[in-house]
Amino acid sequence: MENIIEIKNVTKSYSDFKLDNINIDIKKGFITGFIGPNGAGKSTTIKLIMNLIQKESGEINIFGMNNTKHDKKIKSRIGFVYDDCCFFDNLTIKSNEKIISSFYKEWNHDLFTSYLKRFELNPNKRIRKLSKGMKTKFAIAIALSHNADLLIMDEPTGGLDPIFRRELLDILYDLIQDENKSIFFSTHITSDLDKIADYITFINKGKIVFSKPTDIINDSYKIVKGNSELLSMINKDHLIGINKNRYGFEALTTHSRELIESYQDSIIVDNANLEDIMVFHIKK
Ligand SMILES: Nc1ncnc2c1ncn2[C@@H]1O[C@H](COP(=O)(O)OP(=O)(O)OP(=O)(O)O)[C@@H](O)[C@H]1O
Repeated sequence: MENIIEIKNVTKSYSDFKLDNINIDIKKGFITGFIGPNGAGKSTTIKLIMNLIQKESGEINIFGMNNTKHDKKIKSRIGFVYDDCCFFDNLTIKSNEKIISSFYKEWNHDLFTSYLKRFELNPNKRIRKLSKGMKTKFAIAIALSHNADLLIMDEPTGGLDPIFRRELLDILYDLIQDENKSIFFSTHITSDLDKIADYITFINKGKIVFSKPTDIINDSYKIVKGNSELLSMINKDHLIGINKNRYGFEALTTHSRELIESYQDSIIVDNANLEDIMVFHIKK
């Protein structure tokens, strides 16, 4: 399977944080969700991909090209949504379009206008007068209007109401039906990813915990529960982030089959969603 983004042995340090020799392959034709707690390194990774900050070591290839050497060529094919996006605050949406469209060969004015209507954005409104959610909608409309091959979004759903969030997920799902398009986005709303992501990359404290297909993650991670007696017998290496309570314990595991075999009736096994996986890993 072809990779649309390849991050190889990339390191970036700040005074109290290190993105530590990370490796990620993002697959072409799929939606990859990027999850991790606050300060894990998601935005830093995305900024490195977008060549907005400098790495200390390693290499990043996008569309098979080095991202620093082919910066312009690569960016013309990416729809990028992030919080501190650099729009012209004092100008209207319409005037912003005029300027921004000139950067993209494949700008589609009609499509942009249709997104403005769909997102209920008034083209005559100045950017600085938009609410946070409206600004995000505007950024999404821009990102979707130049036939980008790759959408990269840093927490696009953060300031959005649940109705529009669902609409955005539908738009992303429709977009990805074209196998030449790819989407990589970070979010704290893991239930959105349960709905649409094909792959999940999980980062914690500057290290990649895993980058895997969603169905494999769902298959391998389970929640196990039992009483304190069971906990005293179980091999703790098989448990991730043990949570003790007055009834016993619960923990995440990737060894549910062995545990069921060994402890049959005294262990309860439930499915784990992405939030469980994240929370138990962070506890660890
Ligand atoms: N310019 C900077 N100077 C110093 N430290 C920075 C800088 N940018 C980020 N950091 C630090 O790097 C770490 C990772 O930050 P980053 O923004 O990548 O996390 P994140 O996973 O996107 O978090 P969140 O979910 O809260 O947005 C944090 O400890 C942050 O303080």
